[in-house]
Amino acid sequence: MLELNQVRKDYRDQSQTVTAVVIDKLCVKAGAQLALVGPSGSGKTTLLHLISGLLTPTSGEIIFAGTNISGMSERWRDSWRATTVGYVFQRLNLLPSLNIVDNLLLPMSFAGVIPEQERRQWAIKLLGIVGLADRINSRPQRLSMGEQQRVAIARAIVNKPRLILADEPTASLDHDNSILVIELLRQLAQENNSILLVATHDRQVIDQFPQVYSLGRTEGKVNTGAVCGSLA
Ligand SMILES: Nc1ncnc2c1ncn2[C@@H]1O[C@H](COP(=O)(O)OP(=O)(O)OP(=O)(O)O)[C@@H](O)[C@H]1O
Repeated sequence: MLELNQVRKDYRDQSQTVTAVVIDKLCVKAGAQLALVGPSGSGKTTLLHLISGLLTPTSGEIIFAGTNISGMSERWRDSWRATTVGYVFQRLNLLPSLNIVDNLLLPMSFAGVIPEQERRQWAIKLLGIVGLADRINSRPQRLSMGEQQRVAIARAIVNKPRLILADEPTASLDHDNSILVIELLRQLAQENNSILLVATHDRQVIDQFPQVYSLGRTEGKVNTGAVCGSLA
Protein backbone atom coordinates (compact mmCIF):
# COMPACT_ATOMS: atom_id res chain seq x y z
CA MET A 1 0.00 0.00 0.00
CA LEU A 2 1.16 3.48 -0.96
CA GLU A 3 -0.13 6.40 1.04
CA LEU A 4 0.44 10.15 0.67
CA ASN A 5 -0.61 12.42 3.52
CA GLN A 6 -0.72 16.19 3.08
CA VAL A 7 2.12 16.18 0.61
CA ARG A 8 3.34 19.46 -0.81
CA LYS A 9 6.32 20.09 -3.04
CA ASP A 10 7.68 23.57 -3.62
CA TYR A 11 10.59 24.35 -5.88
CA ARG A 12 12.46 27.40 -4.65
CA ASP A 13 15.08 29.56 -6.24
CA GLN A 14 16.31 33.04 -5.30
CA SER A 15 13.47 34.92 -6.95
CA GLN A 16 10.42 32.69 -6.68
CA THR A 17 8.68 29.62 -5.30
CA VAL A 18 6.75 27.23 -7.53
CA THR A 19 4.28 24.91 -5.84
CA ALA A 20 4.33 21.83 -8.03
CA VAL A 21 2.25 19.32 -6.03
CA VAL A 22 -0.35 19.57 -3.29
CA ILE A 23 -2.06 16.31 -2.32
CA ASP A 24 -4.17 16.06 0.78
CA LYS A 25 -4.61 12.30 0.80
CA LEU A 26 -3.96 9.52 -1.68
CA CYS A 27 -4.02 5.78 -1.05
CA VAL A 28 -3.15 3.14 -3.60
CA LYS A 29 -3.52 -0.54 -2.79
CA ALA A 30 -1.01 -3.23 -3.79
CA GLY A 31 -1.76 -4.35 -7.33
CA ALA A 32 -3.70 -1.19 -8.27
CA GLN A 33 -3.11 0.28 -11.73
CA LEU A 34 -3.65 4.00 -12.29
CA ALA A 35 -3.27 6.51 -15.07
CA LEU A 36 -1.94 9.78 -13.68
CA VAL A 37 -3.33 12.65 -15.73
CA GLY A 38 -3.23 16.42 -15.76
CA PRO A 39 -2.19 19.27 -18.02
CA SER A 40 1.43 20.12 -18.72
CA GLY A 41 3.00 21.56 -15.57
CA SER A 42 0.40 20.06 -13.23
CA GLY A 43 3.05 18.09 -11.34
CA LYS A 44 2.94 14.56 -12.76
CA THR A 45 6.72 14.14 -13.07
CA THR A 46 7.26 15.77 -9.69
CA LEU A 47 4.75 13.39 -8.10
CA LEU A 48 6.47 10.33 -9.61
CA HIS A 49 9.84 11.65 -8.40
CA LEU A 50 8.40 12.11 -4.90
CA ILE A 51 6.91 8.62 -4.80
CA SER A 52 10.19 7.10 -6.00
CA GLY A 53 12.16 9.01 -3.36
CA LEU A 54 14.19 10.88 -5.98
CA LEU A 55 12.73 14.04 -4.45
CA THR A 56 11.48 14.67 -0.93
CA PRO A 57 8.35 16.65 -0.17
CA THR A 58 8.55 20.15 1.29
CA SER A 59 5.99 18.91 3.81
CA GLY A 60 3.87 15.82 4.40
CA GLU A 61 4.69 12.13 4.29
CA ILE A 62 4.88 9.36 1.71
CA ILE A 63 4.42 5.92 3.19
CA PHE A 64 5.08 2.68 1.36
CA ALA A 65 4.40 -0.67 3.03
CA GLY A 66 4.34 1.02 6.42
CA THR A 67 7.60 2.96 6.05
CA ASN A 68 7.74 6.74 5.74
CA ILE A 69 10.19 6.90 2.83
CA SER A 70 10.22 10.68 2.74
CA GLY A 71 11.67 10.73 6.25
CA MET A 72 14.64 8.52 5.32
CA SER A 73 18.17 9.52 4.33
CA GLU A 74 19.11 9.85 0.67
CA ARG A 75 21.32 6.79 0.97
CA TRP A 76 18.45 4.71 2.40
CA ARG A 77 16.11 5.95 -0.33
CA ASP A 78 18.65 5.03 -3.03
CA SER A 79 18.87 1.46 -1.87
CA TRP A 80 15.10 1.25 -1.24
CA ARG A 81 14.50 2.51 -4.80
CA ALA A 82 16.91 -0.03 -6.29
CA THR A 83 14.99 -2.94 -4.80
CA THR A 84 11.41 -1.64 -4.73
CA VAL A 85 10.84 0.83 -7.56
CA GLY A 86 10.92 0.35 -11.32
CA TYR A 87 10.97 3.68 -13.13
CA VAL A 88 10.42 4.25 -16.85
CA PHE A 89 11.81 7.76 -17.25
CA GLN A 90 10.42 10.29 -19.71
CA ARG A 91 13.83 10.38 -21.43
CA LEU A 92 14.38 6.62 -20.92
CA ASN A 93 17.97 7.06 -19.61
CA LEU A 94 19.28 3.91 -21.26
CA LEU A 95 23.08 3.71 -21.16
CA PRO A 96 24.36 4.16 -24.73
CA SER A 97 27.69 2.42 -24.18
CA LEU A 98 26.10 -0.85 -23.02
CA ASN A 99 24.14 -3.39 -25.02
CA ILE A 100 20.58 -3.95 -23.90
CA VAL A 101 21.32 -7.04 -21.80
CA ASP A 102 23.95 -5.09 -19.88
CA ASN A 103 21.46 -2.23 -19.48
CA LEU A 104 19.31 -4.74 -17.56
CA LEU A 105 22.19 -6.38 -15.69
CA LEU A 106 23.33 -3.10 -14.14
CA PRO A 107 20.22 -2.40 -12.01
CA MET A 108 20.17 -6.10 -11.06
CA SER A 109 23.68 -5.79 -9.66
CA PHE A 110 22.71 -2.64 -7.71
CA ALA A 111 19.64 -4.25 -6.20
CA GLY A 112 20.94 -7.75 -5.53
CA VAL A 113 17.39 -9.12 -5.60
CA ILE A 114 17.93 -11.70 -8.34
CA PRO A 115 20.67 -14.27 -7.55
CA GLU A 116 23.82 -13.49 -9.54
CA GLN A 117 23.91 -16.78 -11.45
CA GLU A 118 20.34 -16.24 -12.72
CA ARG A 119 20.69 -12.62 -13.84
CA ARG A 120 21.83 -12.95 -17.46
CA GLN A 121 19.28 -15.64 -18.22
CA TRP A 122 16.50 -13.55 -16.62
CA ALA A 123 17.55 -10.43 -18.57
CA ILE A 124 17.47 -12.37 -21.84
CA LYS A 125 14.10 -13.91 -20.94
CA LEU A 126 12.62 -10.47 -20.19
CA LEU A 127 13.96 -9.02 -23.42
CA GLY A 128 12.24 -11.93 -25.15
CA ILE A 129 8.97 -11.14 -23.37
CA VAL A 130 9.13 -7.55 -24.67
CA GLY A 131 9.84 -8.83 -28.20
CA LEU A 132 13.56 -8.14 -28.44
CA ALA A 133 15.03 -11.66 -28.30
CA ASP A 134 16.91 -11.13 -31.56
CA ARG A 135 18.41 -7.77 -30.52
CA ILE A 136 20.10 -8.64 -27.22
CA ASN A 137 23.56 -7.62 -28.45
CA SER A 138 22.39 -4.25 -29.77
CA ARG A 139 23.12 -0.95 -28.13
CA PRO A 140 20.09 1.26 -27.49
CA GLN A 141 20.80 3.76 -30.26
CA ARG A 142 20.59 0.96 -32.84
CA LEU A 143 16.96 0.37 -31.88
CA SER A 144 13.81 2.22 -32.90
CA MET A 145 12.10 4.47 -30.32
CA GLY A 146 9.44 1.83 -29.66
CA GLU A 147 12.10 -0.84 -29.15
CA GLN A 148 14.04 1.43 -26.78
CA GLN A 149 10.82 2.07 -24.87
CA ARG A 150 10.38 -1.69 -24.47
CA VAL A 151 13.98 -2.02 -23.19
CA ALA A 152 13.22 0.73 -20.65
CA ILE A 153 10.15 -1.22 -19.53
CA ALA A 154 12.11 -4.46 -19.22
CA ARG A 155 14.75 -2.61 -17.21
CA ALA A 156 12.10 -1.08 -14.94
CA ILE A 157 10.66 -4.45 -13.99
CA VAL A 158 13.88 -6.48 -13.95
CA ASN A 159 14.05 -6.55 -10.14
CA LYS A 160 10.34 -7.44 -9.85
CA PRO A 161 9.60 -4.12 -8.09
CA ARG A 162 6.46 -3.64 -6.03
CA LEU A 163 6.08 -0.12 -7.39
CA ILE A 164 6.27 0.61 -11.13
CA LEU A 165 6.27 4.25 -12.22
CA ALA A 166 6.24 5.34 -15.85
CA ASP A 167 6.43 8.90 -17.14
CA GLU A 168 4.76 9.31 -20.54
CA PRO A 169 5.97 5.88 -21.70
CA THR A 170 4.12 6.16 -25.02
CA ALA A 171 5.06 9.76 -25.87
CA SER A 172 7.03 8.87 -28.98
CA LEU A 173 5.14 5.76 -30.06
CA ASP A 174 2.56 5.11 -32.75
CA HIS A 175 -0.91 3.78 -31.94
CA ASP A 176 -0.09 0.04 -32.09
CA ASN A 177 3.17 0.28 -30.15
CA SER A 178 1.52 2.47 -27.58
CA ILE A 179 -1.20 -0.13 -26.91
CA LEU A 180 1.43 -2.86 -26.78
CA VAL A 181 3.64 -1.00 -24.30
CA ILE A 182 0.77 -0.30 -21.89
CA GLU A 183 -0.50 -3.87 -22.16
CA LEU A 184 3.00 -5.10 -21.35
CA LEU A 185 3.37 -2.83 -18.35
CA ARG A 186 -0.05 -3.80 -17.04
CA GLN A 187 0.57 -7.51 -17.52
CA LEU A 188 4.01 -7.41 -15.86
CA ALA A 189 2.66 -5.36 -12.96
CA GLN A 190 -0.23 -7.77 -12.51
CA GLU A 191 2.10 -10.79 -12.42
CA ASN A 192 3.94 -9.34 -9.40
CA ASN A 193 0.90 -7.66 -7.81
CA SER A 194 2.81 -4.39 -8.18
CA ILE A 195 1.33 -0.92 -8.05
CA LEU A 196 1.49 0.68 -11.51
CA LEU A 197 1.30 4.47 -11.95
CA VAL A 198 1.57 5.82 -15.49
CA ALA A 199 1.69 9.57 -16.16
CA THR A 200 0.13 10.32 -19.52
CA HIS A 201 -1.62 12.87 -21.72
CA ASP A 202 -2.74 10.22 -24.15
CA ARG A 203 -6.52 9.56 -24.23
CA GLN A 204 -5.97 6.09 -25.62
CA VAL A 205 -3.60 5.20 -22.75
CA ILE A 206 -6.04 6.59 -20.18
CA ASP A 207 -8.75 4.34 -21.63
CA GLN A 208 -6.57 1.28 -21.02
CA PHE A 209 -6.58 1.90 -17.25
CA PRO A 210 -9.26 0.89 -14.75
CA GLN A 211 -8.57 3.97 -12.57
CA VAL A 212 -7.47 7.53 -13.18
CA TYR A 213 -5.95 10.03 -10.79
CA SER A 214 -6.09 13.68 -11.84
CA LEU A 215 -3.74 16.47 -10.98
CA GLY A 216 -4.83 19.88 -12.15
CA ARG A 217 -4.69 23.59 -11.74
CA THR A 218 -7.68 25.84 -11.28
CA GLU A 219 -7.37 29.62 -11.05
CA GLY A 220 -3.64 29.35 -10.49
CA LYS A 221 -4.07 27.00 -7.53
CA VAL A 222 -3.00 23.39 -7.51
CA ASN A 223 -5.86 20.98 -6.93
CA THR A 224 -5.76 18.82 -3.86
CA GLY A 225 -5.92 15.08 -4.31
CA ALA A 226 -8.59 12.45 -4.07
CA VAL A 227 -10.06 11.15 -0.86
CA CYS A 228 -8.21 8.21 0.59
CA GLY A 229 -10.07 5.04 -0.24
CA SER A 230 -11.57 6.25 -3.49
CA LEU A 231 -8.72 4.57 -5.32
CA ALA A 232 -8.36 1.54 -3.14
N1 LIG B 1 13.60 21.73 -10.90
C1 LIG B 1 12.57 22.59 -10.94
N2 LIG B 1 12.74 23.86 -10.49
C2 LIG B 1 11.73 24.75 -10.50
N3 LIG B 1 10.48 24.45 -10.94
C3 LIG B 1 10.26 23.20 -11.40
C4 LIG B 1 11.29 22.23 -11.44
N4 LIG B 1 10.77 21.08 -11.95
C5 LIG B 1 9.48 21.35 -12.22
N5 LIG B 1 9.17 22.62 -11.90
C6 LIG B 1 7.85 23.26 -12.02
O1 LIG B 1 6.92 22.47 -11.29
C7 LIG B 1 5.68 22.37 -11.98
C8 LIG B 1 5.34 20.92 -12.24
O2 LIG B 1 6.28 20.38 -13.14
P1 LIG B 1 6.23 18.86 -13.60
O3 LIG B 1 7.36 18.63 -14.54
O4 LIG B 1 6.14 18.00 -12.41
O5 LIG B 1 4.83 18.83 -14.38
P2 LIG B 1 4.25 17.74 -15.41
O6 LIG B 1 2.79 17.62 -15.13
O7 LIG B 1 5.06 16.49 -15.35
O8 LIG B 1 4.49 18.48 -16.79
P3 LIG B 1 4.60 17.85 -18.28
O9 LIG B 1 3.29 17.15 -18.55
O10 LIG B 1 4.81 19.07 -19.13
O11 LIG B 1 5.80 16.90 -18.29
C9 LIG B 1 5.85 23.20 -13.25
O12 LIG B 1 5.31 24.49 -13.01
C10 LIG B 1 7.34 23.27 -13.45
O13 LIG B 1 7.73 24.46 -14.11
